[in-house]
Amino acid sequence: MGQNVAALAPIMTGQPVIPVIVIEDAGKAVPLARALAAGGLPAVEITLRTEAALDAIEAIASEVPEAVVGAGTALNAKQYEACRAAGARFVVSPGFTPELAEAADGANVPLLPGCVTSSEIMAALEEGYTHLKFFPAGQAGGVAYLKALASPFSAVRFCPTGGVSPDNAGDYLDLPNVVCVGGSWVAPKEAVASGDWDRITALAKEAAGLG
Ligand SMILES: O=C(O)C(=O)C[C@H](O)[C@H](O)COP(=O)(O)O
Repeated sequence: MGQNVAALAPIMTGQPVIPVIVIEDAGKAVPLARALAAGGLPAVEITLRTEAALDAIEAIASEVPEAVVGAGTALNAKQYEACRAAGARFVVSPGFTPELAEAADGANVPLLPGCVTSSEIMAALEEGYTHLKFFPAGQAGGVAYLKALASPFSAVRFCPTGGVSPDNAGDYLDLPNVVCVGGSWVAPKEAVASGDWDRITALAKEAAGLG
């Protein structure tokens, strides 16, 4: 019970960067996921910040077998269930609540919840969660803060997200308690809007070579 680490860990360790995507047009989802997978980033996080998100998740799940589609910005149990129903293979939340823990408990679609403070991490550990998002990474204290967490929480593995860029991703990935980072830079809004898939594949290739 608790977190489905067996399902989540391979996704997190499979690539150094998980693209965080804000998609306005679900019609762009399939070529976007293909472009990222072609560059070596099969796992993607589609944030529930737009109306198009659930349709985008559904389209990628059914049409892009080489991708591993995840959902992001899931704030409650209802949204977790909607992501699962749409075909998400993992679900990411910026924080963690008892309601989300209950919804995801023992489920085959793993939850990656966000934590920052020691007390939040301890509460997550009590629920059986060892793989956590660290959000908002840059604003919360960045590399130095995460490094300090490694001593008391040596078994916890993080995916820092928020303010991560090609310039600092390597510093995060060098930490022993970081397995991957999340970032929006691999799928710039204007490139998605104009359908510049070659640029996105090139950015994905660079990101896949980090760490
Ligand atoms: O919506 C969520 O649940 C998020 O995860 C927010 C993300 O962390 C940022 O959108 C990514 O941050 P940047 O890479 O700095 O653009």
